[in-house]
Amino acid sequence: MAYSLVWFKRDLRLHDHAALHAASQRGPVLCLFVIEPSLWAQPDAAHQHYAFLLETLRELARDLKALGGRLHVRTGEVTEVLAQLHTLAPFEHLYSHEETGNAATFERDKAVARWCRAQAVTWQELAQFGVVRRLSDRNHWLRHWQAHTTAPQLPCPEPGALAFWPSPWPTQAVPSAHALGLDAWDPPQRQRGGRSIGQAVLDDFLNQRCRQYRGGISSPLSAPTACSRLSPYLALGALSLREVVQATQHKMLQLKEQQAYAAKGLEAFLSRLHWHCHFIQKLESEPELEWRNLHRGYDGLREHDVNPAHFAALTDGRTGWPMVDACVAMLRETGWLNFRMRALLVSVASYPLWLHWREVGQWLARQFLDYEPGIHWSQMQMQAGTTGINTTRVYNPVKQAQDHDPTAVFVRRWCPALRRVPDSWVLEPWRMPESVQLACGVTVRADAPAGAPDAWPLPLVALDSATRRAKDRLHSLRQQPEVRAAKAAIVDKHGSRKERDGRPPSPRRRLPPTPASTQLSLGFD
Ligand SMILES: Cc1cc2nc3c(=O)[nH]c(=O)nc-3n(C[C@H](O)[C@H](O)[C@H](O)COP(=O)(O)OP(=O)(O)OC[C@H]3O[C@@H](n4cnc5c(N)ncnc54)[C@H](O)[C@@H]3O)c2cc1C
Repeated sequence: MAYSLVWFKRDLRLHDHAALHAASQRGPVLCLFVIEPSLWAQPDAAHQHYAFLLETLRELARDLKALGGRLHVRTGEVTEVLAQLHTLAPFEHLYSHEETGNAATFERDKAVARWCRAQAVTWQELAQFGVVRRLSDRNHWLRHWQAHTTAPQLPCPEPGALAFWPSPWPTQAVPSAHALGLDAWDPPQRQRGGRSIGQAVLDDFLNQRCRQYRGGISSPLSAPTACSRLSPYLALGALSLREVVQATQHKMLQLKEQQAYAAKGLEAFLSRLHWHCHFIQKLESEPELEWRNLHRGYDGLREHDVNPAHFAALTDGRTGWPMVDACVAMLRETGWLNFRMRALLVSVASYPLWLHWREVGQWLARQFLDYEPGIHWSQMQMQAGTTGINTTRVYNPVKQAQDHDPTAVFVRRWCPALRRVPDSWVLEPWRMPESVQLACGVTVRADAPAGAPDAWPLPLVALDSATRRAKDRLHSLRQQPEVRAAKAAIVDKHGSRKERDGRPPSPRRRLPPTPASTQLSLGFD
């Protein structure tokens, strides 16, 4: 008798695990996770991702042990690990989920497919999101998403239900983050990994915090508790998307009558779970969007204007705009920011600072604990204005501070110097008269170091004129006939679709809930 190999990737759970379920139908299974040094050497990989992964793997290993099995964690390139295993204990069937990853995992998967063909091993990849491989027509995508998310969940196997193949290997120690060449920084206040923590976060959100979702997700002050905070658990598959969607729909039906406000919040949350897959589908259908403009008419727009000083100031959190620098400081400490503040960072980077989305995106990928390539790169391009199909949103960092942190609680929490600056000047410290600077003990000067308690940096550029120049450059390109002409094909391939003859669904017809599938408006965000 042979066994089937289950290769865990970014699907680190036993519940609702299609690959494990399919493999177990054939007979015994061997469960494998591979720590791949070449992936951890990529510019989008960070220490925090590795630490969160190990925390999640530890729980997965414990859950498998409770079923009488074992998680084999090996370090090496996947094709080499597969070849070693195949020599020690031949297998004919490999199962995994369909991964929509970065260029490195895409190439790795192609190498695995070649290896499987050469060894006559069949490799079955199963969908774990509402993302469709080889999607032929975007018009039908929503139906796929609905079919995926409404299908019954596959329960976690009961003890004794799975047959495990005896281990061909002794246990291998996992490498340290340092040995993989990762930066030493691990945000001290980041979320911790593991399915049980993910489940607790979901539970807490659906039963308590969802009441704050509506109206609470835009301000960086309220967002940390108002948002679900499920993103890293979805990104590593500690929770299945389907279980989150179905738990939300269940809760919405409970709340519908008595607590309409909270139900509305969950409706908006559900629409984000739809966007989750909508954006990943873009990378699945066009992997090149990780490294080149979705709309090729924007090629050359920013590529030749590299400004290392602007980039360094942004990443150090010393642009001089309090809201931007506070967001960078929070991100460094927690590994998380809400959507609006992520969009603000990219907008400031892309317009007044005129930086290319690629470098900024690699830096942010390392900062975000929840880095999900499909969402990340699609959003980077959308916010930088290079998709050609989305309205250009340019966020003003001063206005965002006035709207979302009017009493400066957030900026003072993350920027020590601002604690000493009086209210009248705190959101625009560069306007502070010298006498006030002297009185409060904070000088505003170009060379102020990041995080200094007694100095604040001058803004890198004059915001209004730099933003105007950037918008003009983008818009003049957008007006060119060939750039306009190329837009239709992108809308056809990637644009979101309206439901039912182009009309948004009416609220009454929306129950039982389906996510808003109209164009990507931010609702009340
Ligand atoms: C430049 C930029 C980069 C981003 N990179 C990532 C990323 O790498 N990984 C990631 O998960 N999200 C990313 N987002 C989307 C969004 O900011 C995060 O999903 C959200 O802040 C995570 O917090 P949450 O789980 O509490 O969100 P909630 O508001 O509670 O949303 C629930 C879930 O819906 C999905 N979601 C929410 N907003 C979006 C959106 N705008 N687009 C697609 N899916 C969404 C996420 O899976 C999220 O976990 C990015 C946004 C921007 C502007």
